[in-house]
Amino acid sequence: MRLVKTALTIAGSDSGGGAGIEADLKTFTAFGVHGLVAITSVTAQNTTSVTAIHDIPPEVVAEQIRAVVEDIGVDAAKTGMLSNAEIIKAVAKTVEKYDFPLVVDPVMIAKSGAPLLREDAVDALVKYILPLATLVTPNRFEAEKLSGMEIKTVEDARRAAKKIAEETGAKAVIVKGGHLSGEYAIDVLYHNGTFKEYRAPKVEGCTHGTGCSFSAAITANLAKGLGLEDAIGVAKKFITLGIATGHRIGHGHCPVNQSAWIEIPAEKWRIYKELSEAVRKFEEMSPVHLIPEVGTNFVYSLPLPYARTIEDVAGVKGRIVKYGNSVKAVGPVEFGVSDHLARAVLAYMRFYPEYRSAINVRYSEEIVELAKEQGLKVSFYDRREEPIEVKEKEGATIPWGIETAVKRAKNRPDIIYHLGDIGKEPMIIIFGKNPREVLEKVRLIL
Ligand SMILES: Cc1ncc(COP(=O)(O)OP(=O)(O)O)c(N)n1
Ligand SMILES: Cc1nc(C(=O)O)sc1CCOP(=O)(O)O
Repeated sequence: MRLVKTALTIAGSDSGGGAGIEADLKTFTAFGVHGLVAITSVTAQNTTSVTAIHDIPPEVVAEQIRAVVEDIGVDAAKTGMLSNAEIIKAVAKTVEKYDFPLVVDPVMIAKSGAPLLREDAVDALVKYILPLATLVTPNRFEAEKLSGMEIKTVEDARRAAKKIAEETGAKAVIVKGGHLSGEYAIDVLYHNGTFKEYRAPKVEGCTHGTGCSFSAAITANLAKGLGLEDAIGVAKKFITLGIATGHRIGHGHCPVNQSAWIEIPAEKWRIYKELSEAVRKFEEMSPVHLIPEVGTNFVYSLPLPYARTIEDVAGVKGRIVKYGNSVKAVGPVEFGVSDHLARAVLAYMRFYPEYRSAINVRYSEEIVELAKEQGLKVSFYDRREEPIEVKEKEGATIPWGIETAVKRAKNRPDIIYHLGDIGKEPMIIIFGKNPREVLEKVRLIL
């Protein structure tokens, strides 16, 4: 029995690795599905343009499909760039022999504007491929082409989805709403005679390969046995995260980040383990005299580009407090439980991305002097110098303070302190690449 599920992509290659089979394979991997490929066309492509297209002979495309289906087996498949009518016919003729679910991303034009489907091949796509589709995933412009309607609103998208399904015989159609105006990306699914909407806030980020990755995510989840509506729900979350966390590479449309889906949970687990261990060691050190009145927190952030808000920073719930002659963490390590220190580390990471951990300790002149004697670099900020517009903005003081202290220092400061204000205790923050490095600096002071 085969334990791993398999998904096949019948699509073109994007040498920039942002769209096409490259995006599909990364997406399959993110869902733990073994990816198979039938390459239709090789494109020379980057984030700005497509500079060459070399189509694979139709019989070779068909043979790639046959080879993997008959040996390995396919649990679900998708099509992407099919390029020309001959490839379309060869794919249809081959795929119709098998009974796996087929997701059709009717790729027509690259984000950079280059045509990826010959004008005279649109009819072949409608005639031969769409009737075989479990789901068709057009964006606004593809849906306009397939339905012959102008789509400006969600209501138009609903009518277009129904029209495409009824006219082509596709079992379901989802018209994606990323190109419609409004603050939400609303995708409209027409399936079994009913409509369902999938919405997510439109996020700033990287969009090259969104269509490929979204349809690949649906395919992977169909391969894993999810129902169509649930598979789309997971894919919507996946693509929203991938856009928001895309790596800023190239000079044009940067690509979606498919690995965020698995990298973030894996990083979170590593952070939880490392920080929990460091907190335990800090308790063992019993540094009672280092604990300020408000308590100590000890934080560790996700790396960039995943560190976006305080929810992405782990800390100690309830902080670390004095307990007789010892110190004790009140609660466990969790994400989103630190406010002050999380803001501090996020601000620091804007200058020094590798420095993702910090602890706050009681301020005293002696501690600052000791730190300097031990060779640690020290800087500070003065809350009385805080501009009024920063003061009025919720949560802006600490980022402003860290930025001020970093810019004041000649070299990267290990420690930043402030002398407090009315109702605000003075504080020292010690930064390090990871909790272990922070603890080493605490030991130097001890
Ligand atoms: C080889 C290849 N296939 C598909 C595309 C389309 O990708 P993109 O331009 O990012 O558009 P969406 O997939 O996001 O709708 C491509 N560029 N290259
Ligand atoms: C209350 C407080 N103020 C700090 C400062 O640097 O001014 S550090 C600190 C304690 C840690 O807070 P949290 O648990 O919100 O990270």
